Amino acid sequence: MDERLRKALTNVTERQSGRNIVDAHRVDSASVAGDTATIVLTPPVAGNADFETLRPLIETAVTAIKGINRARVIMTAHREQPQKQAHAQPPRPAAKAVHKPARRIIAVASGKGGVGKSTVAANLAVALARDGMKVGLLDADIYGPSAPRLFGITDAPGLRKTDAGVQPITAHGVKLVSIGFVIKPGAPVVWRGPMVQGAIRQFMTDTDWGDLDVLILDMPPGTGDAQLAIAQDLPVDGAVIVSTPQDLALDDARKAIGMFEQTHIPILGIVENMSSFICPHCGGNSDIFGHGGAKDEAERLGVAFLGEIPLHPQLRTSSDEGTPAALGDSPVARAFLKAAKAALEAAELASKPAPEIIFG
Ligand SMILES: Nc1ncnc2c1ncn2[C@@H]1O[C@H](COP(=O)(O)OP(=O)(O)OP(=O)(O)O)[C@@H](O)[C@H]1O
Repeated sequence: MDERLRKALTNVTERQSGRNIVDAHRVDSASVAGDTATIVLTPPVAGNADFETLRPLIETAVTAIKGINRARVIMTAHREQPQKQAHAQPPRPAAKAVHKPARRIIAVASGKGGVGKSTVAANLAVALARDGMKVGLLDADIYGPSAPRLFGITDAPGLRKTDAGVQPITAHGVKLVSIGFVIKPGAPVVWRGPMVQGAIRQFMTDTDWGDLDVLILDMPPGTGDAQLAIAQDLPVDGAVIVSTPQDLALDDARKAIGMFEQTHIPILGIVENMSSFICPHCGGNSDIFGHGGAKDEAERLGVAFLGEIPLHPQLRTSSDEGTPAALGDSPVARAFLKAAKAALEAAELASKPAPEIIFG
């Protein structure tokens, strides 16, 4: 834990125990990125959290530190047993408590909406399924679920629960769970952060996924508290960041990378979407949003570049029709397969334990 934060947080007292939140083992992690501090709290062992009372106290204490202008205070849904030493905690304690339904879990994220994150997530899933993997997709974009549309199941009767758990809906070889199967299309989902986190956790643990090789997690766009809490809460092996080539989108992609690094989740690589425009009439290429920005950025940041997906009107129409482009045999389908395989390989590598060095 950052020492300055630790010191500031010892001035915040929780009502329930009368102790400061550090000594009461309420601080799960506290870190600083730029001028923003992120403090993750665990709920108390018993009784209701006085979270809403603590939040402003923590914000005041932390932003009093020179150089820190913003504080994000998040509470995990899960309570670990109190640690002996607050500063000797593992980086992602809550995530370990969640049952992992797949050998590998890959989060697909973006720094902002509209860059094609869900399109890429769906197509990576379909590409891997076509390649013989057992694949699931959890649509965690709870505020704007797109899996029903992308997989062409907008009139699904809703999710059924049996003794084995929530039954996912299978389309194009992918087992799907989405809030979009539960609520009416277009209905607003007005949930607060911890509720979203709880719902996604429930989807992950209560679904009868069977024996999956890969679970793709379509994250909500952005890098706010909800995204951070989800990343922190689930046993994710690594993250794929989707970006368009413009500078502004790349700024946001950098933020998304920072968020995952903060939660110690490996970045598997960047996918550049809407890379160049392929004219459906003449087949010619034009770089409307620029080209190669994500590749350069990946190099600068030292993360892998997983591939580029062109901007193609057919990609939008096939998405709207519920037949993902990865199903075909086009250059776009091949690009998705290449990116999917590279991401999975990176996830395998990231999950390998570091070799043990034995000193003789
Ligand atoms: N490479 C592409 N070529 C053409 N259209 C695309 C491409 N990628 C995505 N689109 C279209 O752009 C729109 C936004 O895509 P998508 O919903 O996947 O974005 P998103 O980043 O998940 O957005 P949000 O998270 O805000 O829902 C959709 O209409 C989709 O069909």
